[in-house]
Amino acid sequence: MTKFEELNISPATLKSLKRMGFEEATPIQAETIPLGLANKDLIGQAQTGTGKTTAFGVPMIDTIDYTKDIIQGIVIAPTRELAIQVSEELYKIGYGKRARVLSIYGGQDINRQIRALKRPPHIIVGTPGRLLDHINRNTLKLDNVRTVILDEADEMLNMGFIEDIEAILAKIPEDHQTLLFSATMPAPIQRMAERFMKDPQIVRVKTKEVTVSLIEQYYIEIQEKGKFDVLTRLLDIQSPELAIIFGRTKRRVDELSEALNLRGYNAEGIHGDLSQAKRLSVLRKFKEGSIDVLVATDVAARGLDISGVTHVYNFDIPQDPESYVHRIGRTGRAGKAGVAMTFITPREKSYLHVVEKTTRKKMERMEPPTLDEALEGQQKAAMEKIIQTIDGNNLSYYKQAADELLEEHDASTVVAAVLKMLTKEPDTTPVKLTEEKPLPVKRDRKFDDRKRGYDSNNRKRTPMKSRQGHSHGGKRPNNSQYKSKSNSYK
Ligand SMILES: Nc1ncnc2c1ncn2[C@@H]1O[C@H](COP(=O)(O)OP(=O)(O)OP(=O)(O)O)[C@@H](O)[C@H]1O
Ligand SMILES: [Mg+2]
Repeated sequence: MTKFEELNISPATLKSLKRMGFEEATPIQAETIPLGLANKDLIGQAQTGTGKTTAFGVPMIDTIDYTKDIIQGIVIAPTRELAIQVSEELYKIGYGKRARVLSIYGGQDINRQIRALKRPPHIIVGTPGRLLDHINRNTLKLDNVRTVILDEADEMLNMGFIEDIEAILAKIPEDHQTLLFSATMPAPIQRMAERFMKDPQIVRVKTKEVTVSLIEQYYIEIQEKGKFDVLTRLLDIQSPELAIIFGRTKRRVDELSEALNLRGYNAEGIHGDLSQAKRLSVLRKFKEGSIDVLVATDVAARGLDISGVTHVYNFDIPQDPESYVHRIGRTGRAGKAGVAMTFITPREKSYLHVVEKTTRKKMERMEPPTLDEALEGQQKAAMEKIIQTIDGNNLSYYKQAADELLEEHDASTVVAAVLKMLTKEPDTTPVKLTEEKPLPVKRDRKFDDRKRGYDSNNRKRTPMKSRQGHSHGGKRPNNSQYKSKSNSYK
C-alpha cells in the first residue's frame, strides 16, 4: 500500500484527503497521481469503486493556480448525477486549496448556470450537451483550461458524444493535458480516444478480473413471466440494506417500481424521462435510506457511489458486457462486499457467455428460490429483528404484558405468534408488468452491437425480437450465500 505522502501531493491536499478519511492510496491512485502531476496524458483503467475520482482529482486540484479566478480544469461525465457527484468529490479534495468547483448539466435552469459562470470557478464539471450549449452561447470560456478529464470515457464515446467532445476540445488550448478514466476500455474505443491524446500512458491496474472479486456474482435462468415473483422472493430472503434493480427500458423501470410498491416494498425509479428535480430527489432519498430499492435504467449504471448498496439485481441482462461490469459495480465499492444477481431468459443465454468472456469470470448458477425458501428467509429476518430488539435492551415497559401472556400460554407459542406477525407472508397483489422482448440471439462480439438505439436522453435500447425457452437444474440458494461480508482494502 502506498501512502499519499509518497506521491508528491501538496500539504493542503494531503490534509483534505485526511479529512475525507482516506488513509492510503488505492493502486490506481498510486500509479496515476504522479503521472498526472507530471502533466502526462493518460488512460486509467481500474475496477469499479477503486477510487478513480481521486486518482484524477488530486493532480487536477494540485496543478491549478489559485491566484487566478479562471477555469483551468474541466471534467466531462456522461450523466448529470455523476457530474454532480464528481464535482462534490473535487470540492472535498480541493478543500485545503479553497478550489471553486461548479457543475453544469442539462435539466437545470440555464440562466442560473450563466449567472454562476459570471464568476468563473477553477474547475467545471459537466455533461457534454450542456457544456457545448454554454460554449455556443459564449457563456463558458475554456481558453485557460490546461487539464481535461473524461470520466467514463468509453461510455461517452460509445454513446455517440464524440462529436460533442471534439467540439469542446476544439475550444481548449492545444497544449492541454487529457486524462481518461473508466473501469472498462474496449480496444476500439481506446484507439478512438487516443486520437485526441498526446502519447498517452496507459495505466491498467493488474488484476485478473475486470469485476471486483468482493462481488459474488450469480445468475438465475428464468422465463420472463417468472422474473417478478422471483425478484420479490430474493429481496425477502436476501434483505439487502440498499438494492439497485436494473431494467432495460424506462417503461420497465416505471412498471417495476410501481409493482414493487404494490407488494409493499419501498422502491422508486430513476430514468432519463423524469424531470431533473425528480431524478435528484429519488437519488437523495435512496442515499438517505428513505427508499431502499432503486429501480433504474443504465442512467444509474456508471460511476455513482452510494454507500450501503449491498445488492444489485439485473432484472434484464444488459445488452453489452461493459454495462454489466458497471451495473454490478454499484456494489462492492471501496473494499466492501456485494452480491449481484442476473436474470437470464433461456433465449438470452448467449449474453451470459459474452459477459463472462469479457469479465473473465463465471457467474454461479442459482435456482430461483421457492416460496418456502422465501418464507424461511422472512422468518430468519424476523428472528434477527427480535434479537436486535433484545440487544437494544429497552424492554422494561413491555415486561409486565409479557409476563401476563406467559401466564396463559407457553413461551414457544408466544414467540411463534410474534414471529408470524413479523413475517411478511406471500403477497399475491396483482401487478402489471409488460413482457420485455428478449435481446436478439448473439453469436459473437463484433461491435455491431455497439450501434445501440438511444433516445433523446441517450439511454433507451432498441427493443428486439422475442422468444422463450426452458430452464433446468442447478444450485439451490441458501441464506449463507446471500450474506455480504465486509472487508477493507488489502
Ligand atoms: N484512498 C482511499 N481510501 C479509502 N476510500 C477511498 C479512497 N479513494 C476513494 N475512496 C472511496 O471509494 C469509493 C469509490 O470511489 P470512486 O467513486 O472514485 O470509484 P471509481 O473507481 O471511480 O468507481 P466507478 O468505476 O464505479 O466510477 C468512494 O466512496 C471514495 O470516497
Ligand atoms: Mg468513477
